[in-house]
Amino acid sequence: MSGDARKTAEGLAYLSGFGNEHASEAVAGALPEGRNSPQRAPLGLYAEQLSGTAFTEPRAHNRRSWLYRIRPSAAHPAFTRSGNGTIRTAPFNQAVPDPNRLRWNPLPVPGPATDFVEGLWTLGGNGDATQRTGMAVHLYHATASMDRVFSDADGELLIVPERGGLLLRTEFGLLHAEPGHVALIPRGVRFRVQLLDEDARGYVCENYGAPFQLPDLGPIGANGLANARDFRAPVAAYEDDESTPGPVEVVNKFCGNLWTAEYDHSPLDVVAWHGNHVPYVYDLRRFNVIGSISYDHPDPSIFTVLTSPSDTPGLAGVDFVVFAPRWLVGEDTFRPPYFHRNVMSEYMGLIEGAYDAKAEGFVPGGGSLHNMMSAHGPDRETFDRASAAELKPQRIDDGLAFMFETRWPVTLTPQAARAEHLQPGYDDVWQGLERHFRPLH
Ligand SMILES: O=C(O)Cc1cc(O)ccc1O
Ligand SMILES: [Fe+2]
Repeated sequence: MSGDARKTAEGLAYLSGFGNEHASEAVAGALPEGRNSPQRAPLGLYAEQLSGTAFTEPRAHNRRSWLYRIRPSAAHPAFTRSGNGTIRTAPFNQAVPDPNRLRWNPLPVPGPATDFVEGLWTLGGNGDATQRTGMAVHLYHATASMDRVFSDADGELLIVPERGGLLLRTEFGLLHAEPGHVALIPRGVRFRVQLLDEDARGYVCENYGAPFQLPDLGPIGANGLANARDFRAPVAAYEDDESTPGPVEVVNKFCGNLWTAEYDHSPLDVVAWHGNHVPYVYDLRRFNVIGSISYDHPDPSIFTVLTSPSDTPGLAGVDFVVFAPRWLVGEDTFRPPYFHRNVMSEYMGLIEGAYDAKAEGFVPGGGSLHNMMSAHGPDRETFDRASAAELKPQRIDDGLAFMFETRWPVTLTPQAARAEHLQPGYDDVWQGLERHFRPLH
């Protein structure tokens, strides 16, 4: 944490757009012209491709970047196993999948020198990281900046800060994420997390499946929801061992285990790059919320920010959905989320304020899990209030909630199933929903 880091974070330049073929050089002339891999790359740099999708995937889904770096990534010593801390990876098969509605308070406060990696705590997930399917839900609470560098071969990391700003130093350059923003680190991209405040807390969706993309808009048209131009990628920035000498510990998450190696230089040494396998940040308050202007509560798929498609059209491995400030104007409509049972599984978190389906107990930094087909919806207090509310236009602007909605049930880790911060008695929020049925005759 330092004032300088915050100044750096607030002054960052970005490249705008989603999925673009971006290009950036920190030193003029570092990017080769007209080819990716010239006989000798400019300025004595090494050319290296980083592939996020198979070489042969359709052009519309293909993700790769070319990096021009001081040393090739291949120049590293052997990795050796280190402890996994509180990070767990799919397949999640240590606990029995639980059909109950579950809710957690925020993570307990960690010790004083806990960095982002050590502060990661896995709640659960599904699929299999080695098969590149499914996802994991993690929470983090960090109290120190990372000296080491981390990369995740198992999936991309969608970071959802809830408390504390982050300066993400990545191979591609620097990103700034505050609560209310999300940051995405693509599979395999190395980065370190610097804290901009006392501590930092939030959520991470580790997506083992296809990279997140923007949802199709269908009849919505050419604009709306998360607009592509609001996604921001970094400009190239590099660490050079002549100014910041090694050694640097590099932690590599691979098929569920952490492996570590001591490099004699920083692997954040990319001087120029081009491509579309890039990290980015997005301000959730830029989300263009679309909803009903006649009647009924639309399904929350209308709030999809990013989707990781599966092989079945319309069926996401995981959707990232945001409940952003908006107006509710539905006539003769029960306006909060309805009662429902869903084949998809819903993990929800709260970044700020309150959520319109829950009067209390769902708190910032906490989370809830409504697994496949579990019955849920407004709690009793919300139901009673919304059933009697006068239906004038109402602005919902006191909260920012999100959902990771996934095609497979979320199986908990033992640490989540037995956590002290698991709330007892969550079922009670639906107690006392009285019988109102009065047959006419
Ligand atoms: O359960 C939830 O709170 C998430 C949700 C919100 C909504 O508006 C409709 C359906 C749904 O699952
Ligand atoms: Fe739901």
